[in-house]
Amino acid sequence: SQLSYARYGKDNIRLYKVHKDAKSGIQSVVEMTVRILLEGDIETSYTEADNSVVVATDTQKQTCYILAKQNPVTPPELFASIVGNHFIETYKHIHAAHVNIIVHRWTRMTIDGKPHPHSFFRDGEETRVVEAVAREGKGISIRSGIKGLLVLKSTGSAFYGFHRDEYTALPETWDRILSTEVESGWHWKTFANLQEVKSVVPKFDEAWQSAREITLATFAKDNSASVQNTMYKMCDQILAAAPLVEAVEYSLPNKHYFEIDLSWHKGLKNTGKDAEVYAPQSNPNGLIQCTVTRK
Ligand SMILES: O=c1[nH]c(=O)c2nn[nH]c2[nH]1
Repeated sequence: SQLSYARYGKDNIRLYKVHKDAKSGIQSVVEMTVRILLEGDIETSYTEADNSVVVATDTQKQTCYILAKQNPVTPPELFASIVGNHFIETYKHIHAAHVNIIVHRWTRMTIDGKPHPHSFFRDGEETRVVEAVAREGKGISIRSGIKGLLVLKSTGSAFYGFHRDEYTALPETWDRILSTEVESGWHWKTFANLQEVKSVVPKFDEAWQSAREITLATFAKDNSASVQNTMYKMCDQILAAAPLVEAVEYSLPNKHYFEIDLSWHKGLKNTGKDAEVYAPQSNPNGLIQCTVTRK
């Protein structure tokens, strides 16, 4: 046998950091879950029980907390790059570090019409995600994204004109519910080093803000002919809004809501234009995926 793939580290490192503004008394919080996976000259730890090459996963966890104390943890693209860069610079036998970050939502409460200085709530399980790979001599590649943004529109979606044959049962519709859980990602140009990442830091929050706003606005405003066409429009706009982004990808489940025919009960009309009561479907679901790049 031979080792054909090896990557190890600490997953599910939960990390919270608070910033306290002494002057205003306003506090801000960030909560994230971090995964670190290292690659390098580590084969002998697998093949020969040679632990001398192992930077223990606990060490990786401790390092993550120390770096969080010593550095900004936002934007997550910056922190992921700092963590990844640390490992390839500190250990000469480690040649690549993969750092994934999930940022959880703590939205500041508005109390008595004013932003509360130190109280927050979890407005949805939507997360902001980052995957960074720091590779020795090859720079830092970063994929940013949105995950778990659950949306629904009660009309403004159609699906007709699709291929029909003896296997097709789906009726055409000019007015349907559309619901999906957005998983979107955008790939940045490869950064030469940590310094270059630091030189564009504001672009990361700007891109996430734009991607989120474009996703919601397009979902709401587009008179959708299909999930495919609507998601393409989202990608196209995000590429236009973020010049440093080279590719945008979406993976959207089509979370179906089925009409319920109640006509057997005294002729009760509840289909087509009379449909009001629907059966939300957990599965199966459509799944539509795309990647859009610049011409
Ligand atoms: O938007 C849609 N795209 C599809 O490919 C599809 N297939 N069934 N319903 C669908 N809706």
